[in-house]
Amino acid sequence: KLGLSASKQENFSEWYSELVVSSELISYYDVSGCYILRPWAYAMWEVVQSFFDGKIKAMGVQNAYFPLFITEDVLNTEKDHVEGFAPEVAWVTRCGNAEMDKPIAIRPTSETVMYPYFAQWIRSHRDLPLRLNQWTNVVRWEFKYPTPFIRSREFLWQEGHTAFANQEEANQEVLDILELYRRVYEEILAVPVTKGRKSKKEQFAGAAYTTTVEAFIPETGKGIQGATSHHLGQNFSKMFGIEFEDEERNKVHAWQNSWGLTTRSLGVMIMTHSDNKGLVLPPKAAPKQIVLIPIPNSKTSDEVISEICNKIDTFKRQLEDAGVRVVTDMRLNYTPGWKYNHWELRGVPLRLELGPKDIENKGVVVVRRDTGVKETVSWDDVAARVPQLLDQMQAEMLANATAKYQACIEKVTTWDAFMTALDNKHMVLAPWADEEEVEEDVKKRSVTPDAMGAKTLCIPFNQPELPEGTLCFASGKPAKNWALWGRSY
Ligand SMILES: O=C1CCCN[C@@H]1CCCn1cnc2cc(F)c(F)cc2c1=O
Ligand SMILES: [Mg+2]
Repeated sequence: KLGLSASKQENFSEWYSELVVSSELISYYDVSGCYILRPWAYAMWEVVQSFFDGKIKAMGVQNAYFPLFITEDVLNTEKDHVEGFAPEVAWVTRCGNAEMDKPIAIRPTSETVMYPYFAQWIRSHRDLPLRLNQWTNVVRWEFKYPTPFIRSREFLWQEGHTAFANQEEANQEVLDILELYRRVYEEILAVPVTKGRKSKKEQFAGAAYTTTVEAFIPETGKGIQGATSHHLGQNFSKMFGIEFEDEERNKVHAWQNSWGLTTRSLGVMIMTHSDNKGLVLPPKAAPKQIVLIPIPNSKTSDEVISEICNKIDTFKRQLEDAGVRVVTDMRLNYTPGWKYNHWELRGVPLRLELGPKDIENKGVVVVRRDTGVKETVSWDDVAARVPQLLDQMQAEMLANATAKYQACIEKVTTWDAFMTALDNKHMVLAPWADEEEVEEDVKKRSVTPDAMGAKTLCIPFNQPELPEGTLCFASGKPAKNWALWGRSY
């Protein structure tokens, strides 16, 4: 069948589920909430990994690998946080036919795995900063409705864990990493995000503060956390005894950060750009950026067909030399229309068509996947024009998504306007008292028969003016700052 049967506008969740399977990104798996990442999806994760990995290495972060398993005692070092998460911890209780005398947890995150060893390795200020990252999987036995990439019981991520001799360096790294997350979203995935701080209620309980990049899915009207960068203060170094001797030989607890980005980022990109014909991939994230398709017709002679195929090979070489990721589709037993549909479904950004009349005119036809716009390019210009077109597409896809994102933000100061904005499936920028009980109250009061309550997505770093005497939209108390609110994943 051509294209998808469900429509993004009419039935978003059906459209998304059909899309990720028919574009060969995902296969559903025997264990509920787990998915197979097929090569087309994994290649996108590798694009994100190679960008982020290169940047953190340039900052002096080193990759390492820590064990998957955590003993109960060690997991409970972080008791007061973990108990909130306890229902989602997966345990190994048996091997073979023998029950284990002590169950072993599968890592849901690695603080408790790593930090006892940080304590061993860090003795002197000369051992700092210690900056480690690992690219791994984690398991969280979520009970909320699973969604490919967005919410699964096992997912891939990177988790960075760093320790510094002073808070200033740690605070700076939090923001450096958050900027890298923004770049992953905006420069590679062409997805706009808002940088901000999480509220007391929404932050990681173990952190001193949590910063975040927040994305948004207009079709569902729900915000979604894109990635997170926490400053942990000395909370964990006191819990795990991570102390160092400073220059004056005083014993000081280290200042720590932790930060994470997951395969959810791919889901946000897919939801943002794809359409009813299938995936639409920003060139920077696309496993293949152009597909070269010969289009001989029934009257084309054998020697013209071989001319066409040789020319395709030439363009493949030229474009690869220009750093473009190329795929060719030489299956002459399939019609051009069938092949166009096949590659449109997979979201390849550009298609190059080469037929008999193109041989005569020494030209090719290049078609954009995002807009469908066609243009004729002469043979000598292909190697220069294609990279240009890809850059143009990348910029336009981000610009379009950003315009849509901004149009989904309503700035309000009253409760009624707040509720109207939520009913419009928008995010809401509103002045508030910045108190946990106000957030609890808003969550309860904004529940409707067919929609969950709203929470704060973040307190944007970029704050609008807050005139003296401005009141909290929900409590009437003096407003402290503007928060971005929304329903969320
Ligand atoms: O968010 C990050 C970035 C990467 C490193 N970790 C931090 C904090 C993770 C917060 N968190 C998040 N989820 C959890 C789920 C659990 F089952 C559990 F036992 C613990 C946690 C948990 O601590
Ligand atoms: Mg969670």
